[in-house]
Amino acid sequence: MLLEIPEILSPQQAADMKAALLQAEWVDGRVTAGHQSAQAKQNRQLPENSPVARELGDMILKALPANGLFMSAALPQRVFPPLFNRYEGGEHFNNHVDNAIRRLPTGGQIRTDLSCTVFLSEPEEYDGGELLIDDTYGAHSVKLPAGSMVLYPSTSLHRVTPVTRGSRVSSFFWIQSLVRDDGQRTLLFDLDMSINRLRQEVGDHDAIVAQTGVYHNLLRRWSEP
Ligand SMILES: O=C(O)CCC(=O)C(=O)O
Ligand SMILES: [Fe+2]
Repeated sequence: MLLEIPEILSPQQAADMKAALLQAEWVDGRVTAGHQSAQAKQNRQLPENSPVARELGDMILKALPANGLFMSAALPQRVFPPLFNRYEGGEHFNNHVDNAIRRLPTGGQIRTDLSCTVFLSEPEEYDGGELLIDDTYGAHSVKLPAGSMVLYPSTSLHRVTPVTRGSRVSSFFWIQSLVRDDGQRTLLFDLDMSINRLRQEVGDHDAIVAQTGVYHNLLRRWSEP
């Protein structure tokens, strides 16, 4: 499932982050790329351990659990400390699939079930820079307002088209979900959204209690420790 989540950061938070990032020291984006994606990647990145990356990354990590849509869709188990990238002057990222396993800077590792981009530049500030994500129905073009994020299965082939005017700054990272399978996770999300709507429209009802039970029993069955 590909999901756009509006305002994971407030417009002010996103603008402050972008301003701080534009002052920071950037390095060649290939520092975190695997062998194939190093050939596809032409952009810049903040070093993983840069103090600015860690400070802004922590702000994003704090915003995620406060967003019900994100929590329901991602069912996060572990979140990679957010990284930051920047594309200008024709920089781009050709077709690739993200590495399945990534080493955490703090030790240990994470299986990448979901990939995400938090947009920090407003769409009208740059030309190009669309994130194109393939699924079985074709390619989806994503270019969101600053502060909004897209969540998509890490199994997807994706690319970022050349930025031909202005600057595209964003945060990107990966999530290991409690539910590894995208199909199962999508069913849980759909069920959760539908239960929430019913609860709002109908209020208390035995059938809603029963459906909530089904949700939790499916989650119990499908989640991994
Ligand atoms: O810049 C983006 O939106 C995506 C970056 C990306 O695909 C990656 O770093 O693997
Ligand atoms: Fe990627």
